[in-house]
Amino acid sequence: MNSNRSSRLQPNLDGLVDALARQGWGVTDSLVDGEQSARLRRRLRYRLKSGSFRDAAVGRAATRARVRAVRGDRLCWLNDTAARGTERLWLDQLEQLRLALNQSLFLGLRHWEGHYAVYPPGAHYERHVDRFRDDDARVVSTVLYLNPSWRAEWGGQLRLYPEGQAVQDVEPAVGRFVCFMSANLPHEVLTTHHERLSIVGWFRRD
Ligand SMILES: O=C(O)CCC(=O)C(=O)O
Ligand SMILES: [Fe+2]
Repeated sequence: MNSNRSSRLQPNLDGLVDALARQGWGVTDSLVDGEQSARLRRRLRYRLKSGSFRDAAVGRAATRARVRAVRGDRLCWLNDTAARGTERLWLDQLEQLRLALNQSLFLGLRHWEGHYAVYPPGAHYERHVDRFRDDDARVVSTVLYLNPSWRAEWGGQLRLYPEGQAVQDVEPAVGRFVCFMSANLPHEVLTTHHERLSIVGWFRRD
């Protein structure tokens, strides 16, 4: 069990770290296997059923209609101290990545915060950057996708707009992990035609 656990914590982080340094974003399918994705998906479903999800927010004064026009996801925050089992494993993997990023890129990342996200059919998240004007603590954004057998016709791609590079569309395929610099990489979630499941988060420097 222990060796299995530690081997799962040693994926090819170098490629991801290099990509982030070189182009400001990186994608890998080898961080999380099918079994772990399925376990995380079950946790998400359990939390959804138990009523732990809330509508996402945008600005403090935004009306519900305005929020829907900007982003249609519902979310449930992951609580570090309460995390057990598969959620604990996921947080441990993110911790390995945090250390690797700090070691290679000197980003000074202190911790990760994040939430499960569900986009119901018809939902999207319009183009934005993840760093708030009044809060610059978010440094690296992370997304892990949890839907099995995603189909291209369902839409729901993450569209990245890296400066000086071609626009990149990332399919939300199961177990796929994306990370990018929070401060300066505009991105959007294209309208999804199928319920879209993920864990979104940010490495912070505060
Ligand atoms: O789910 C995604 O692909 C990205 C979500 C996102 O941009 C966000 O929650 O800030
Ligand atoms: Fe975002």
